[in-house]
Amino acid sequence: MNATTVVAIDGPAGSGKSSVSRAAARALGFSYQDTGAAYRALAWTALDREVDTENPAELVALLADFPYSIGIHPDDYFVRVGAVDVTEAIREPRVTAVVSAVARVPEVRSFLVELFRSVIRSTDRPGIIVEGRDITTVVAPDANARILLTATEEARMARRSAELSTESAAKTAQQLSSRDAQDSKVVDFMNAADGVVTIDSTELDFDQTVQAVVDLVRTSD
Ligand SMILES: Nc1ncnc2c1ncn2[C@@H]1O[C@H](COP(=O)(O)OP(=O)(O)O)[C@@H](O)[C@H]1O
Ligand SMILES: Nc1ccn([C@@H]2O[C@H](COP(=O)(O)OP(=O)(O)O)[C@@H](O)[C@H]2O)c(=O)n1
Repeated sequence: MNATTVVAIDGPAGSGKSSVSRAAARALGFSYQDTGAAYRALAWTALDREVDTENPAELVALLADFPYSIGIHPDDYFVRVGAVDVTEAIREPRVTAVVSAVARVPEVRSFLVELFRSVIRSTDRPGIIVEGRDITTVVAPDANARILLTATEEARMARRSAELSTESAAKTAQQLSSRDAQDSKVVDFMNAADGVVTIDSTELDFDQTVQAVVDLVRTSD
């Protein structure tokens, strides 16, 4: 059986990781894993069970009963905790506000890294694109293609606020900037590690960005 082609894509908030990865996976006939959804689903679970998201021990205790599942077909994306579909809920500002606190707990990270790797192994398609913050460096450092997808903070803020109607642009910008600052204390996703190709989409439109990823995968396989 052919080995699965693994594509790792990291980058800051609003750089286009999820939407570009999903479209590129569709174009390549690959699966697609949004690893941020797992951190968000755990944060959602903590809020749902009224767990203190600033208490690492309480967060780690949630992992014993965290029935997380995610759709990895680009056209069948869903995020569930048990039977509850949380695909939309995990994007709510109340979840985004606490996800970085959840993501900085080492035991949470090591648990989810193993979960991400099991999802990679589970794909029945010839390849899988995995996107997040630490994919090129921790989850899949031996991936066939490793990409840092970035854009200027201004471009990322504009894109994120264009899709979040419930928050003011100023509030979205402040939240995005502070989350990047918190996240980069845990994982460096602003500088490409050795062997990682940087794609800066600031001057590219969506389709050009997708094409850049597809071209890179096709030349690296
Ligand atoms: N190159 C691009 N040009 C314009 N808009 C883009 C581009 N890449 C992504 N977007 C849009 O920016 C928004 C944020 O993209 P998303 O995939 O959610 O980013 P991330 O997952 O990195 O936070 C989405 O509405 C997406 O369609
Ligand atoms: N591989 C990953 C993916 C996400 N995360 C955390 O999860 C949060 C949400 O990730 P996301 O990819 O859904 O966020 P966006 O970049 O889509 O805004 C990030 O802000 C990080 O705190 C992480 O630590 N490691």
